[in-house]
Amino acid sequence: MGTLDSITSPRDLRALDDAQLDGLASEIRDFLITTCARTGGHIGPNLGVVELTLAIHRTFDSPHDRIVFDTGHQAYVHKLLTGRKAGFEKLRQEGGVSGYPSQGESEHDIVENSHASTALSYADGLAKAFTIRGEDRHVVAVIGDGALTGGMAWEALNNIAVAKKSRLVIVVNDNGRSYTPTIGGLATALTSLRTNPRYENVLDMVKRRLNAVPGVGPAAYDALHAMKKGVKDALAPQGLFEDLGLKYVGPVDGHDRVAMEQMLAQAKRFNGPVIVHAITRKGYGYDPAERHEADQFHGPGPFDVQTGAEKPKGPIWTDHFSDAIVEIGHRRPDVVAITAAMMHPVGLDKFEAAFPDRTFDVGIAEQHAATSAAGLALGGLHPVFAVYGTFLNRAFDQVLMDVALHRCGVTFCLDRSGVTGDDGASHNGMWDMSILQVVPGLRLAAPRDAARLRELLGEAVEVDDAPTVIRYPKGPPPADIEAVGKAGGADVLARSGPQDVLVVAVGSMGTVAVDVADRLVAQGIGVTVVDPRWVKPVDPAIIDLARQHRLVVSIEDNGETGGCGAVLLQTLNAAGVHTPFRLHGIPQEFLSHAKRDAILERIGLTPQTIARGIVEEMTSLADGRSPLDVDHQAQG
Ligand SMILES: Cc1ncc(C[n+]2csc(CCOP(=O)(O)OP(=O)(O)O)c2C)c(N)n1
Ligand SMILES: CC(=O)[C@@H](O)[C@H](O)COP(=O)(O)O
Ligand SMILES: [Mg+2]
Repeated sequence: MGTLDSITSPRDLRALDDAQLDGLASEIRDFLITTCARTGGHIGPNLGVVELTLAIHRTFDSPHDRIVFDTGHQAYVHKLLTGRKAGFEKLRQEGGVSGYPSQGESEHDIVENSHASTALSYADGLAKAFTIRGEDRHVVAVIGDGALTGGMAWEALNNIAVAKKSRLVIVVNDNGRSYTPTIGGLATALTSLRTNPRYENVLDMVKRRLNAVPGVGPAAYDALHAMKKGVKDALAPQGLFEDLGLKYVGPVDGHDRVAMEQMLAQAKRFNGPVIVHAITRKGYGYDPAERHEADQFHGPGPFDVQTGAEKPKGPIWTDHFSDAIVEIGHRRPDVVAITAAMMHPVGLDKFEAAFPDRTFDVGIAEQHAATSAAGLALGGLHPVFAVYGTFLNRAFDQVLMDVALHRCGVTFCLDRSGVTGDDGASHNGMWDMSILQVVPGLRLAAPRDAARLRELLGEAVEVDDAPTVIRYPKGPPPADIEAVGKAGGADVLARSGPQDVLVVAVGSMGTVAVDVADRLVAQGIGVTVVDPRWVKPVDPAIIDLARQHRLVVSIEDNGETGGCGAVLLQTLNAAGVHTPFRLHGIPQEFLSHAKRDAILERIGLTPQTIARGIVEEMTSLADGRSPLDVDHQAQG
């Protein structure tokens, strides 16, 4: 049994000596590597914070002192030091620990949201609350250099800089990368801090020299040190944070636990907001990760421990987008691409390689990305902003008022839409087809397969007077599903028997709907399956089809409230079409982490469950019983 197994609370760390702590750090590293090799996960970020997290937990007293992790993907070490080693058996799977902090897992966890750049705002609020309540508690916020490129972080710093009573220690975990090297002026400023012979170093040198002068030396040093501000300005230029009025200590080697503890203790004594600038390396201590140029093992799937080679996987939706956008880039010199610090994850790396001057990585700054896209469109170009669906949420106002109000031809490509699973509630892309429904003029498409992704993307970039959105899920697409007919702009995917049931299959649910149709036909029920392709605005042909059938069923990989089904029902009612209607979507709740398929099974977005429900409805229709509970009518 190693030391790690003996750690049930961070307080146990205080009894360990340096040798035991160094051994524990190695043990944690080995455990993380072997675990993530099996399960996949954020191995790179977590290998980079082993010593830093040990130092934090030895200096502060969690949960009395609160520790907030920005984005939270780098909290595995924190979880191991707070008694959750066993849960890593099923990391990011049902029954195992979440890949992010989780209040339900531990009293040591507080922020669960995986959206970056929020930690400093939480910490500002927490610290103010403790001050007002007269509680002698510190707040420690760990924020990466990538997350610092998000606007919210600077909104928070602007406030923290004047919150002089806040006992807030901000640990900037500066490994120089998001996935790829962090971009922009902030990164440059951090680099200059990182590489500057800082005030402390120079002061140490002066101290050594003066103290070597018998008699006058020490007194001179004390006088010099007393002129701290002047000395600081003279010896080292003001840094980014100090210009804001924030106390700054560092930079410190984040892998030197002893040095980290010294800096954190100094920061703790300050009893006001203070920044500790830690320099770390993503993947530290695991050569395949440190050498992994693409993203230093930010979040790989399962991999071989010896070589670091990831288990091969087939093409995913992202790969098809990646090829399609490059084809468009060749024929449309006005098309430019934007990512928010996720060039490879969203599939823009090939476009960047082909068109480096037409590709923009704006950092973790989705709001800026959306409005900058509006600027690009107003400047005569057609921007394509590729982003995970859940992360577009924070740019809703920019989509609404900066893009749509000005009728800008911007195309948003929402990857990881629908249930993503592994990364928990704040990563499921289940919101976009609800929130974007209210944007006047915006057109929204959901491809059912790779062929339709290419088609719809091609159609979207032809629209230059309104925002267009293409949304597709995580993982591999199904085999292409060819249409058997057309209904307006919609594709008819199946048509059999009398017009009993109309199944409206949105995007990736096309493959589910075709399976449902087979099951219904086997039970003698007539069915038509239609894929709208463009779900916003509602295609009039679908209203006509609804008129002709006895039951309408919509299926979508989006929240039920305000989604495509709800809007279709509302549109049908407004058109005087009152065909019985059954809506299938994601329950409007925060879904805990599990694999995508396991969640789809649990929430009933499977052919078996949907078909069974339709048969029951058709039976009640045949019996003349009230065809449907009207709950979904109310959701219109
Ligand atoms: C709003 C938002 N956009 C994008 C992401 C995806 N994302 C997860 S981690 C990460 C990089 C974070 O970089 P940094 O803060 O430096 O942390 P590190 O991984 O280097 O520890 C990104 C872009 C996110 N979590 N939230
Ligand atoms: C922490 C974060 O937001 C991302 O790294 C997220 O884990 C992306 O996961 P996938 O790219 O595997 O969908
Ligand atoms: Mg970083």
